[in-house]
Formats: sequence, structure tokens, C-alpha cells
Amino acid sequence: MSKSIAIIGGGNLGISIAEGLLAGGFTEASKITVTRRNITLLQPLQQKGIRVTDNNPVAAKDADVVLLAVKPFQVKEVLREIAGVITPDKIVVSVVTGVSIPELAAELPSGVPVFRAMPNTAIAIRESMTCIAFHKAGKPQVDLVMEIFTQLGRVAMIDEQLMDAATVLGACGTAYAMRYIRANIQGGIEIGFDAATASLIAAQTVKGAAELLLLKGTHPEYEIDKVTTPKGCTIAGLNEMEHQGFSSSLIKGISASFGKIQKG
Ligand SMILES: NC(=O)C1=CN([C@@H]2O[C@H](COP(=O)(O)OP(=O)(O)OC[C@H]3O[C@@H](n4cnc5c(N)ncnc54)[C@H](OP(=O)(O)O)[C@@H]3O)[C@@H](O)[C@H]2O)C=CC1
Ligand SMILES: O=C(O)[C@@H]1CCC=N1
Repeated sequence: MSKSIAIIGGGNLGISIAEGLLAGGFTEASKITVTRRNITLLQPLQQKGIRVTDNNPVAAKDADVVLLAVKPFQVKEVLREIAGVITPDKIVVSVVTGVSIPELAAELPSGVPVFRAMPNTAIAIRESMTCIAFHKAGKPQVDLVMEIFTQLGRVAMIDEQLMDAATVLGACGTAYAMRYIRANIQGGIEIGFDAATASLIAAQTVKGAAELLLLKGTHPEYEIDKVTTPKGCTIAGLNEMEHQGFSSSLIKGISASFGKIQKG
């Protein structure tokens, strides 16, 4: 029998997860419930057969898996609201940034398995990178959470202490990649393409480069060596990018995002 899942907080990420779960066939639409206070914004999900409500305890009571996708400052209030219906046979999964498993578990009855997962918005098309951490969960619960997220992209099991780093590299990373692609589009237009053609070339080129690494397991520099003809245009462009601080600016940006999470 397929599992039921309640997504508490149907915003950007909550909706993306619901869409991904539906597309992946994890469970039928009627077994997915999404909550938020302003449920009119969930109508597109409702039209797909997903249940929507503003009643968190009712949604959580009916679910095998309760997935928390509210903003960090909202999560404790939500947990207090649903704690009474969370029994140890349920699994709680939080995608909330910067709230630790002990902080989440402190608001719940003892014995409830608590997971943190850090996906990104590509979960809507089942191409997420999701890092997962847990304390004190049994194999069946771990297997179920893995099953959910492997349908939605790739998964890495990590120590919870790396969750902030995972947030930066995996979740913020989608925005960094978009900015890189946008810059390519801007450059592409400057050298002659219309915006639509530049967008297609930039996005598919980045996708192909990523697939080379994922499918072949090679190092980026190995693939770069194959593109850089001696005295050619690729190395001229790459070196100019590095003179302008390309890699350094990315590393500093990643570090700034990480610092921001750790400050709270
Ligand atoms: N966006 C991303 O790429 C990623 C986000 N995250 C984390 O996921 C979480 C959600 O982020 P994101 O989706 O971007 O944020 P959003 O603000 O888009 O979504 C949060 C949702 O929670 C709902 N909400 C607020 N209070 C309640 C409540 N009491 N009961 C039910 N629903 C409630 C809000 O709707 P309403 O006001 O109508 O109730 C809103 O739709 C955050 O903690 C974020 O750090 C993690 C990884 C990636
Ligand atoms: O920007 C943020 O704080 C959240 C965390 C990861 C993606 N969005």
C-alpha cells in the first residue's frame, strides 16, 4: 500500500516537492496533502487531485510521512501545533534551513524518527540533489526516506553537521548556476545571438557539461583540457575570466552564504 505524505508549507519548495512526488509516482495524488494558510494559492495542486488544507494537525494525523517546508522562523510554532498527532510510527522530514534535528525533536514526542533533507527546486522535475541526515531512525524509515528522494533526483547521506554546507552547495547552488547561465546569455547576445537562442545554447551547454561529469565521473579540469586548444579561444577566455576573479568570486560567494546560515 502506498504511503501518505503531508507537506506542511506549500510554498516554492513544498509545491515543487508535491509536483515531483506526483510525477515520480511515489504515491497517488489523493495521498498527498499540502497545507498553507492561504490555500487559494494551492488551487493548481488541487486541480491535479492533491488534497489541500489550512489545517496542519488534520493533515499530519492522516499522514505516514510529515514533511516540514515552512520558513525557519515558522517551524517551531508548526511543530507545537502538530506534536499531539505525531506518533512514533510516523516519520518527520524537515527541509527547513538551519534548524537542527535536536531542535526539531525537542518539540515532538520522544521516539519519533526525525530527518533533515536539503533538496533544491529542481525537485519539481525530479532532478534535485538532496542531502539527507537523521538521528536514531531504523532501517525501514531510512529506506522510505531514501525511496522518496531517490525518485526526485540524486541523494547523498551526510552527517548533520554538514547540513549547512549542503544547503549552500546544493540548494543555493541552483541560484548560482542560474546566474552563471544568465551571464552566458548576456554574453551570447553581445556576440550576436537573440535571447531565445542564447538561452537554449547556454542552458543545454551547462546541462551537457554537468552530465559529462555525472556520467563519466571525471574531474572538471580533465574535461577542460579537452576543450582548450593550444593558443585557442577557450583558454584565452578562461584565463581572462580567472584574471577577473571568476573562481575566486564563486568561492567567496559560497563562503558568504555559509557564513550567513551559520550566523542564523
Ligand atoms: N527555496 C529553496 O530553494 C529551498 C528552500 N529550503 C527551505 O525550505 C523552506 C521553505 O522555503 P520556500 O518554499 O522557499 O519558502 P516559502 O515562503 O515559499 O514557503 C513557505 C510556505 O509556508 C507556508 N506557511 C507559513 N506558515 C504556515 C503554517 N503555520 N502552516 C502551514 N503553512 C505555513 C507559507 O504559506 P502561507 O503564508 O499561505 O501560510 C508558504 O507557502 C525554508 O525553510 C527554506 O529555508 C530548502 C532548500 C531549498
Ligand atoms: O536562501 C535561503 O535561505 C534558502 C536556503 C536554501 C535555498 N533557499
